[in-house]
Amino acid sequence: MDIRIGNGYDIHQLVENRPLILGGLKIEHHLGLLGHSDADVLTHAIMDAMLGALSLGDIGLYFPPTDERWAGADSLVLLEQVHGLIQQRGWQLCNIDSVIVAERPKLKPHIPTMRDRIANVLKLEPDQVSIKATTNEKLGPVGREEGIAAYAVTLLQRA
Ligand SMILES: Nc1ccn([C@@H]2O[C@H](COP(=O)(O)O)[C@@H](O)[C@H]2O)c(=O)n1
Ligand SMILES: C[C@@]1(CO)OP(=O)(O)OP(=O)(O)OC[C@H]1O
Repeated sequence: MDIRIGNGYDIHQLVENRPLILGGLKIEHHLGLLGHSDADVLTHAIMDAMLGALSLGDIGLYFPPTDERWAGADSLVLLEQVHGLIQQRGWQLCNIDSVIVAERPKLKPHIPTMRDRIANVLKLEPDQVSIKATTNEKLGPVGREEGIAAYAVTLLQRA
C-alpha cells in the first residue's frame, strides 16, 4: 500500500491569562487555550492525523502531559519531531486539510500565516496545507466560547 490517510481531533479550554496560539501563531484575544504545552489545538490535530495515518498512536504517547519536558512546549517543535517519525519510516506528506472551530476571534486574516508556519516546519508548499475556520453557530461548549476545537486529515505517500 503506497498511500495512507489519517485524521486528528483536539479541543482545549479557553481561559484567562493564557496566550491563544493556533498553527504556531500567537493571536491577540482576551482568552487563550489551557494546556500542559502551548495548547495549539490545530497543530495537535495535525500531529494526530500524521501519526494516525501510520497507526503510530497519538501525541500523548510521545509527549505525555505528565512529563515536565513538555510543559509550555512549542507545538511546532513537536510537529517537527512527528514529521521525523514519518520520514524515518519512509513516508512523506501529500497534503493536510484542517478546520478550526472557534466562535471568536475571527481567524480568516491569520490563516495565511498559519499555513506558512506549518508548511515551513513540514517542508511543504503552503498550498499543501489547507486551514479553514468555522464557528459552531453558538452551539455547545465551543459555541459558548468555552473552548476551541480542531480537526485535521492528512494523506501520506511512500517517499
Ligand atoms: N473563528 C472564525 C470562524 C469563522 N471564520 C470565517 O467566517 C466564515 C463564516 O463562518 P460560519 O461559521 O458562520 O460559517 C467562515 O467561512 C470563515 O471564513 C473566521 O474567520 N473565524
Ligand atoms: C502535546 C501535549 C503535551 O502535554 O499537549 P497538551 O497541552 O497536554 O494537550 P493535549 O492535546 O491535551 O494532549 C497532548 C499532549 O501530549
